[in-house]
Amino acid sequence: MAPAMDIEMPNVAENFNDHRDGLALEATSDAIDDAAMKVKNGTATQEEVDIYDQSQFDAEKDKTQFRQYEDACDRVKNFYREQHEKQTVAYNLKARNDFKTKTRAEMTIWQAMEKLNTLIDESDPDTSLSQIEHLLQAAEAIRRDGKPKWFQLTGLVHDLGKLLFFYDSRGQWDVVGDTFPVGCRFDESIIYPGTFEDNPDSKDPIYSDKHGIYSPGCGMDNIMLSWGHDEYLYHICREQSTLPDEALAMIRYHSFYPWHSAGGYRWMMNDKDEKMLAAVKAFNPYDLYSKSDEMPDPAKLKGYYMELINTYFPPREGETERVIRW
Ligand SMILES: O[C@H]1[C@H](O)[C@@H](O)[C@H](O)[C@@H](O)[C@H]1O
Ligand SMILES: [Fe+2]
Ligand SMILES: [Fe+2]
Repeated sequence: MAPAMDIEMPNVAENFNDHRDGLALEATSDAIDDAAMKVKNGTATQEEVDIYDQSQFDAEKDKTQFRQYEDACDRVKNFYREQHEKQTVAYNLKARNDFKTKTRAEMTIWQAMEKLNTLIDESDPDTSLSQIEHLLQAAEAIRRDGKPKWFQLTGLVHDLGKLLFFYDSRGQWDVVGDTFPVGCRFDESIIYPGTFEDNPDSKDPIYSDKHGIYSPGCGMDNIMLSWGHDEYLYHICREQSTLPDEALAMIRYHSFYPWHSAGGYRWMMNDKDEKMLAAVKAFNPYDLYSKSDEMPDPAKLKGYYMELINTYFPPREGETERVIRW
């Protein structure tokens, strides 16, 4: 069955030339955004892709201490019970509609990071640090490993979608936590798979079918992933940054553990998704295992990261820093 709804996720990769690191930025226009605002993405160079394999993040670290959901505290378990009950197709359509029909706030990337300072993520068994610290830890780990600048910046911004919590959310359940597709059967690869019983979609004859409203090989650009910080930030970066497709995939799929780590949902992938999976897998260790690194000092690091921010979120005329429409 073909995807039943248009969720507007065109594949921009084929259409655009590589633009990064001194290569020409090709101008484009967009009916919705003003011409100066619209920027576009391309795929990473082969050389950059090769770098994925060249270093292994923190081989010394005991990785078994992370994501221990069976031993997690009630805060985490209750979070997922609520999320798994409430993430329905109907809710996801509504959330996307709300997203498209308004701008929630206007602020720069750094201001957004500072605003997240007060948010403690209830779904996370591995850190109770504020989000600005987590973002800097991830970015610093990527930088230490000599990854490309866009990769470092992706580490810095990847969780900024959690800003949603302060605007349009109904709690944390539609902002944080792992993601999974809606519109097809909830897979065993999702953590706490037994907690979907109270989700009405699990009893729906179509949505409870293995492929549901999708068809095998339809490509993940056509899949509706549970609404939250990944989907939200992905749309913002696709429109307002020059980050390459790999970075956009890292952002959109970083919480899709059932897919990138547990091996579920492979039936929906197309060729592009195979490439993107490699990027997401390269990103994941920096997100997860940097949580036990030492606490970064935002004031000391700001100068370095401001340069990266200005490269991939270029200021418009009259701005010293890009003001993002959130
Ligand atoms: O608890 C965490 C946290 O919310 C992360 O930001 C998200 O990306 C992970 O998937 C999730 O497990
Ligand atoms: Fe995240
Ligand atoms: Fe993260």
